[in-house]
Amino acid sequence: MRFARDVETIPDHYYFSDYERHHAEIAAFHLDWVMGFYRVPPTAGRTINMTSEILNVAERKLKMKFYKSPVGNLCFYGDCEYYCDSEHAICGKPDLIEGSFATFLPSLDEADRVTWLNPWRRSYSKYKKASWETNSDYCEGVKQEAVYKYSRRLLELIDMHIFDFLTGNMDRHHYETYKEFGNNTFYVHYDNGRGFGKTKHDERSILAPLYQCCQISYETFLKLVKLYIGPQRLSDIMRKSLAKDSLNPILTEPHLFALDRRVIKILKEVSKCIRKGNHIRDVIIHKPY
Ligand SMILES: Nc1ncnc2c1ncn2[C@@H]1O[C@H](COP(=O)(O)OP(=O)(O)OP(=O)(O)O)[C@@H](O)[C@H]1O
Ligand SMILES: [Mn+2]
Repeated sequence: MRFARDVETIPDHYYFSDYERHHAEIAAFHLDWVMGFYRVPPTAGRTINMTSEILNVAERKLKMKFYKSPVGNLCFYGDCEYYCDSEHAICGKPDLIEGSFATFLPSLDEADRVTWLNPWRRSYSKYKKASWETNSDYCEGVKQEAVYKYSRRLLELIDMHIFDFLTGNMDRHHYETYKEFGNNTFYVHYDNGRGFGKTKHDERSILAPLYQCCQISYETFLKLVKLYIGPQRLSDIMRKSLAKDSLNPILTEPHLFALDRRVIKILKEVSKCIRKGNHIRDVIIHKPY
């Protein structure tokens, strides 16, 4: 945890310098679960004691990164290329801190994963645009790629972007699959900490794969329609699900409200695809198994 639940993304920060939020990781797991995607490893919040649960059991290298702040709080930072310095340290009060904790995935020896570049990843540069941002025929190229010829893979990718649009996460540079299951399989997505940063803004470009390919899986479409019609809104279902987390409330009401607004916006994109002249059969597609 770095910030309180109601702290929003700094407007002058690009998505790649946005701080990660522990409540976003927890909320992403619940959203993935209630949407029935089942791709995010179970993630829960809890308060930890940094002294007994990290410092006292850490290896020397990590121990070296711990220090006391001027006001006596225990702080530490990581060992990495960017932002791993005392200006970006995590500090407890005095050594208690909230965090998000994900179920540890099986080791790569037991269950190897394949890492895939997201074709709709952003440029990660302040000066460059990604090719999907300037080429409206981008999807045609992706469809020619060997793996996306499996129609399930493209539909899964569009689901992933629908999920990221709901959370507002622009940082999906990669995703993974389990090697054992071959190429025509489901995705795993961890690293959801950059969602839920803005309550009043909906980043339409996250839906680029949906509006450029004009495809959505039938199951996902049905779920969204159901949430739109009610009686239960996505915000209601999420509020109830998140209540099971020990750090509840996880999402502020404005974040929950934003989810309902985004459900409508996704359906509007589907509607635009059909109004443009695409046949419903080519837009709303059953995922092949
Ligand atoms: N639930 C998990 N179980 C096992 N390993 C995990 C889990 N979540 C993340 N990892 C491992 O930790 C690495 C870093 O995690 P994550 O991508 O969330 O952090 P990050 O700092 O945002 O990384 P990046 O800079 O690559 O975006 C992952 O590449 C993965 O190898
Ligand atoms: Mn990341």
